[in-house]
Amino acid sequence: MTATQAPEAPVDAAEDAVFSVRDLWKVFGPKADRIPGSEYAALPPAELREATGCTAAVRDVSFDVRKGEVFVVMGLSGSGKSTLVRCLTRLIEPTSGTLAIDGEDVLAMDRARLRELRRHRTAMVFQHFGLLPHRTVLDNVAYGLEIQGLSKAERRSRAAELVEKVGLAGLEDRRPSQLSGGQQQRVGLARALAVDPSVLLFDEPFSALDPLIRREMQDEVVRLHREEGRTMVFITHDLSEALRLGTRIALMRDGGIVQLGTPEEIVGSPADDYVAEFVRDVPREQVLTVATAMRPPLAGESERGPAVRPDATVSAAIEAVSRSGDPAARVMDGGRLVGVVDHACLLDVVAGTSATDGPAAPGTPDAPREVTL
Ligand SMILES: Nc1ncnc2c1ncn2[C@@H]1O[C@H](COP(=O)(O)OP(=O)(O)OP(=O)(O)O)[C@@H](O)[C@H]1O
Repeated sequence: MTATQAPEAPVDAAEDAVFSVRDLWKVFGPKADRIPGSEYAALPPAELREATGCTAAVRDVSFDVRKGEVFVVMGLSGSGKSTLVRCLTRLIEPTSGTLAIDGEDVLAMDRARLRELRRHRTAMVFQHFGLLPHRTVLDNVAYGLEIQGLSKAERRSRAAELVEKVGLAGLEDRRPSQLSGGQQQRVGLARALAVDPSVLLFDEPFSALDPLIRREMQDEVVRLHREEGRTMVFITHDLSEALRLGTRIALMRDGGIVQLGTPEEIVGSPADDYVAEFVRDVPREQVLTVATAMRPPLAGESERGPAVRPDATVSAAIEAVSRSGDPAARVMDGGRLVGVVDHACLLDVVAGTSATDGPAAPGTPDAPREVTL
């Protein structure tokens, strides 16, 4: 496809969008390109397969990945997560729709431009580390820089910096087989960071690790994200991982996105019964913020009670109230009293009886509700 034939990149993309995806489909099977927009498009998966022999792995999906966020793609096995993320760099060719990175139409890219997209602008971290077994840790990390054409001295010095950054200093000369699973994943992470990509793509990177190491690696991602603010797209089927890491979460089912929102929106205002069931066992007080639970202050309430920020979790407010012995906490935003959370507000959240889908309160992170697709 040439640049002149390609569909335009989305014009309604968010200003800070790194990826903009609109009406994206990936259909596997015979005459796949006839499915989007046809009478078959709305059929449930089994009926679509029965009628056409096709599988819609990604079904009419639209979203932006914003600069600096951790965008989590979550869903059960077979929901379309990997296919969707592989479409972003055309490792899998989309069937239809539009797709842009930093405003540039990805579907119009020629081979050379695509190579540059995959090697320099994005980097992928996989579950099966994909390390080169005969190379040392340092050389594995330097590998991405080799294909970028940096000199040997530059490669080694940059690689050494990254090995240190992911906590592997001292292990530079080991081979992958001499490392634990968590350490191998750190090498994979350092190798991806080495090319300084605008977006890091993670495909279930930690699902083969045991729970403690997995938690450690999640902390590592949180730390790296905090330090560097790099944009990340993270696939997982694990809800607690999604809630820990995600700035926003796209919850997929049968190729479509059933809800896209912050962890608080997903847990506090599930879009439908499917999402509600998915998040049923999540301790709400650890995800929902005080901004969602608070009520307006009454006369005289401005003086008493511990101060909490609107973005504190309800769980933190419960702790503050119970320590102070006061009947309520004051919600302070930049020195201003914006609300109060008393025992009833806090218990409502724990019991799941709070109305969390009212208008976003001042100070709520990411205040406007995200599109529910
Ligand atoms: N090459 C292919 N040919 C036909 N169908 C495919 C192909 N790749 C994926 N699919 C189907 O597309 C759907 C989505 O698959 P995908 O691997 O994207 O899901 P996933 O959510 O990443 O699953 P998992 O968590 O198990 O990796 C599944 O029904 C799968 O069987």
